[in-house]
Amino acid sequence: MIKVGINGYGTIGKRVADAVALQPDMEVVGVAKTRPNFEAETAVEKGYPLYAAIEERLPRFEEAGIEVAGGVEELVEAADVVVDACPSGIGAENKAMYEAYDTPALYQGGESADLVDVSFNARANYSEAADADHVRVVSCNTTGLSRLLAPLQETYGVKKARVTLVRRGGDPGQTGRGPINDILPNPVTLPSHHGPDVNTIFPDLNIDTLGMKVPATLMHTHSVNVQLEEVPTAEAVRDLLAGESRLFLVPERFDIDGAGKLKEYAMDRGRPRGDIWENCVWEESVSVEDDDLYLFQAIHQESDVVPENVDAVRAVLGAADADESIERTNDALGVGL
Ligand SMILES: NC(=O)C1=CN([C@@H]2O[C@H](COP(=O)(O)OP(=O)(O)OC[C@H]3O[C@@H](n4cnc5c(N)ncnc54)[C@H](OP(=O)(O)O)[C@@H]3O)[C@@H](O)[C@H]2O)C=CC1
Ligand SMILES: O=C(OP(=O)(O)O)[C@H](O)COP(=O)(O)O
Repeated sequence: MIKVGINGYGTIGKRVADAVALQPDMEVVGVAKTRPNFEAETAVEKGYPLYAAIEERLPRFEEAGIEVAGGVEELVEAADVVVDACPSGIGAENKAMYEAYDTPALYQGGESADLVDVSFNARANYSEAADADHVRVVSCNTTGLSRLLAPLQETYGVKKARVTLVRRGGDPGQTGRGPINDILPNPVTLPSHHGPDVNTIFPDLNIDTLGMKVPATLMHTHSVNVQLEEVPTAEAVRDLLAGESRLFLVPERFDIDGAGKLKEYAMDRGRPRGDIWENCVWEESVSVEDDDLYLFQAIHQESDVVPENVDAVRAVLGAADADESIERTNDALGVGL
């Protein structure tokens, strides 16, 4: 069994912990947090050993009556690999600790690409993470773009991709974020970080990205235009995308018009926390005009990187090849809507 430690048990970390616990070849050796809040209590109830991410705060957990297994360094020592799901920038501060214990670390998209040996997406570049000590699972939006662009690039060739990302203002639990009554170009200058981030996975791909932020919490939405080298029919593109295990082509007959109904569908399907691990591509939006492909896709920011983190665990340890790992992860989680 691969021993996985999770440092940072918030939006991403708690989902990764639950996904790891479902894998037949992995176990959660512990999770780390800084505060004894509701998530700390839930972690203990789920049976995950809880470690104090800031060791001096250990007494706070004891005062709150929450059992703590130790300080985070003990977790790092006990783990075969650590998933760092701390807030942006904290992963960089933690790097020296992972190196001191010779424990490979997986970081999240809020960290800089320069921090790591490899930026990772299971569909696009799984094998590049083999034996790496520091790997970054790219951000939710970059993950969504990589999953979409990989089959298009392989099958037709991409001349140029242009994407406008309409980003949610914050996650549902992030009550202090916004905007609450505005639409913001964000960033106002080109490119948003997503284009350069896609290039950490596909170095030669020609891509421009623009970002906006809107008063929504449920999902991000991408307006995508990809100019292709070879021109397929829209039907052929739909078939290609339908064959990808982490792309969900939203059928017209479902009458799903946005993120609200997508989340409702996920909850109806019994998804934990209403999570949607797949890109949601509106089937009837897939259109080809001359050599331009157009489509809309929605990305569930809280969960699309979760299967990618699970695959990255196997990738760094050489525990499976890409196809085996993706299939194992998908089966254990129930990926596929
Ligand atoms: N949320 C999203 O939509 C997505 C986020 N990401 C990326 O994932 C990473 C984590 O984001 P997210 O899960 O949203 O963040 P959260 O704020 O939800 O969770 C962060 C967790 O890290 C803990 N933490 C805080 N400070 C420290 C510290 N100094 N040492 C160790 N742990 C600490 C927090 O514990 P406590 O609460 O106890 O302080 C909390 O458990 C970021 O890089 C982000 O960019 C990637 C894709 C999507
Ligand atoms: O990885 C994410 O988005 P991103 O791909 O736009 O960086 C997450 O939704 C976090 O975004 P945030 O930096 O707005 O919290």
